[in-house]
Amino acid sequence: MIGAMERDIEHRGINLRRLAHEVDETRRRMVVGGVFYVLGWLLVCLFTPAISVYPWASLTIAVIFVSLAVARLALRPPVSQDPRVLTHWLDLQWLIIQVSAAVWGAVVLWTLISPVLANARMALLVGAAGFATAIAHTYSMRFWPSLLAVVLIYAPATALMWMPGHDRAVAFSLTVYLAYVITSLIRSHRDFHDRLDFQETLRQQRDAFERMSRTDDLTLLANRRVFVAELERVRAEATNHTRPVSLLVIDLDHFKQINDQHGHAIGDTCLSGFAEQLRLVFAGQGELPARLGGEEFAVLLPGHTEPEAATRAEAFRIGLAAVAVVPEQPTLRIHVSIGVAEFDAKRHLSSDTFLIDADRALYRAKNEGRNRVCQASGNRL
Ligand SMILES: Nc1nc2c(ncn2[C@@H]2O[C@H](COP(=O)(O)OP(=O)(O)OP(=O)(O)O)[C@@H](O)[C@H]2O)c(=O)[nH]1
Repeated sequence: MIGAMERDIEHRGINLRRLAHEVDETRRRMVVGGVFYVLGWLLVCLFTPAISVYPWASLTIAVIFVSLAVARLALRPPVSQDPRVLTHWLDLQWLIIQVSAAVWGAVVLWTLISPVLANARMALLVGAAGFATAIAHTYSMRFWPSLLAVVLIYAPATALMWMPGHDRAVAFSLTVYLAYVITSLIRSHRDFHDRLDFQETLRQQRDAFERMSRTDDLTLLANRRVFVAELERVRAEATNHTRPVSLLVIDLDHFKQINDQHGHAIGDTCLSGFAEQLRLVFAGQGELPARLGGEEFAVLLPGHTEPEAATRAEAFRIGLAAVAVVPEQPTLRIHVSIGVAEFDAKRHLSSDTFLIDADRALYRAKNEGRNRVCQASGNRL
């Protein structure tokens, strides 16, 4: 159940990262595109009598292209990481791309039909091919919306050229070029998503290495490096405050016998079962159970005085004796010796000296007969 939930969270995390990446790419690719439509229409106005013959239509087209170019710049990507907000922003961008494409497709068609705009025909046909190519290469993040934009730009002129009375050779070359543009779109769409997959794989590997460098392989508890770093951080914090911090160092008793009698594999299961008990019992805010190495473990207990930590340790020791940590060996019990120390800013000038105090208490517990808790102060429970 938890596994499925974690997978679901991970899956949503991957989808959100991909979406955020797509927003970022779309933003960068959208910035200048609108200017070329404005320039294209300017060409028509300069080299044909469009403005004098069709003043209102010319002005309307100019206003549409300028507004679309401004909208590209004005619609900034959302700060929110809500997938619905990001998707809505992307949909708006695609609407701008498709409206620009549709208007350009209509303008090209108009120049092909109207004798007044005849001087601009070649330029606009070349422009249509250029814009379609640019869309296929630049906006390859989404295949179908991109294909629709290509078709809106290109199809009206191509369809017209296939009509009787038009130049079939031009129609043929436009069609062949359209096939090339679609092939390029397929390739660059695949490349874009392959690149995202590759980046995601690299990110997951980096996270796995990072996790491995922080956790102990067998027990999945924090390893010694992480524990000592956290101990140092909490110790430095406690030096400046009056909040107590205590430390348990725990060693399994006669663990070698378990290995010798039941085998190393059962020994391993024993260690991970024991770690599970540590995780369950020491799960409070800021509490950190860790494996220091071999069959030695430690727990950091912020906010605990030595007697309070010793009481927690004693409860753990007694509770552990009742737990079958190896399911295949229900009668097998493990016992532990525990050393407890409370941080003392005057004596513990480093985390090492703090650990050494807890270690000394642990060795006293071993010497006094094992299966017990000893405090560094020498006090008894
Ligand atoms: N199965 C297994 N055994 C381990 C692992 N790490 C250390 N050990 C074993 O832990 C045992 C530790 O033995 P000792 O240091 O003699 O300690 P002990 O038998 O627990 O005796 P006391 O600590 O004195 O009570 C050795 O047999 C190690 O091989 C591990 O990851 N897996």
